[in-house]
Amino acid sequence: MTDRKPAVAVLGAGSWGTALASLIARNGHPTTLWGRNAEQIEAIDQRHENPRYLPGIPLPQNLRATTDLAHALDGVGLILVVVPSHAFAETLELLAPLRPAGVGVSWATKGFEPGSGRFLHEVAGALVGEDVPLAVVTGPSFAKEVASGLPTAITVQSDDADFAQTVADVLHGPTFRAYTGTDMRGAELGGAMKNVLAVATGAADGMELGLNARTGLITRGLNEMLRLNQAIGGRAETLMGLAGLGDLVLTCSGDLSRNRRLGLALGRGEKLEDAVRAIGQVVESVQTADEVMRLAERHGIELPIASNVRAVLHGEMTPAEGLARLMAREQKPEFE
Ligand SMILES: NC(=O)C1=CN([C@@H]2O[C@H](COP(=O)(O)OP(=O)(O)OC[C@H]3O[C@@H](n4cnc5c(N)ncnc54)[C@H](OP(=O)(O)O)[C@@H]3O)[C@@H](O)[C@H]2O)C=CC1
Ligand SMILES: O=C(CO)COP(=O)(O)O
Repeated sequence: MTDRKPAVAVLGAGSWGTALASLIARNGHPTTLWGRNAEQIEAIDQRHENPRYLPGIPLPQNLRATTDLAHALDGVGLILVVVPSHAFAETLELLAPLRPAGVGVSWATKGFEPGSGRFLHEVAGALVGEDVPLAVVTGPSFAKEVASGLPTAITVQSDDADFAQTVADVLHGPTFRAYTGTDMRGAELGGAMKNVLAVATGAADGMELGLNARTGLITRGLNEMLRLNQAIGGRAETLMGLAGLGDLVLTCSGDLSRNRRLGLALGRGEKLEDAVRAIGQVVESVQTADEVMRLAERHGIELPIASNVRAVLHGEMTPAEGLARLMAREQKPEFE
């Protein structure tokens, strides 16, 4: 019997992958961060800093970093994927033949597979095998705050309750609470939709429409999340928790959010391409808005806020026109 903590490979060396790898290393797990940029990886491994994505935040000395995926996965007890949604399938394809037998796969990516609209647990199941334990890590968590050791609460959801607990145990620590549950669909829907809704509140704030407008959009946005969640078979309580309401409030109101900042820029009249370039990091809503609307249309669910965000992102209307359309909708009961 040994009480040695399992080694963990974190795949994706952007802001969130680096922050989670740092947390896990601080929790005492042998941790290796895999990324594709040799210069950044060397800085993380040798200088204990990610100058591109988390400048000025010291990383633990025991965190290793590599560009060699086979090396990162050698002997690990857990894999955590933290690449953007557009790179999720390609990363799963790379890891599938290198995954040590019996090792489960978790991810902290938010969004759907662009183009197909598949949920990420569907992509993962198809690429690594339906019998492999899978889990999603999600909730209100800005990378910069986690990397700085500020208090945070998230949730780990898996069909396999034991695996959810294993992943939560690796993450949980003095400043990081990891809850567990068994609703991957609801959790993934919440994490994806809040990014789209944050563009709406950002745009309203960029137009200086006030706090009533922001809060109205958050609350009616939650209603859109709940209605689509019911249609796809997620649990309502998941969306009323960290994976839904919690992340929605954080992303819609916190200026660290890249999706909110995109909305702010659009609301001030800036162009989409310029805003995304200035943010300089992944802005998941740009692709997720299309996939959310495709999903909603497939289920016959009307999502007025999300559909207006999608139209604004495609240049089909201005944020002012989008807001005017929302205000002009027919009067109706709050809950139907
Ligand atoms: N940042 C946050 O606070 C949080 C983020 N998330 C989610 O985590 C996911 C990752 O986001 P985040 O880390 O913030 O994004 P960042 O923009 O900070 O970093 C993206 C990282 O992904 C890498 N990458 C892009 N494409 C590939 C690829 N094909 N193969 C390997 N690596 C690739 C980039 O490498 P390169 O530099 O070489 O381009 C970069 O290291 C997103 O789904 C996001 O929604 C979830 C919760 C919190
Ligand atoms: O998912 C996040 C916080 O929970 C990060 O949000 P952004 O991607 O909008 O920065």
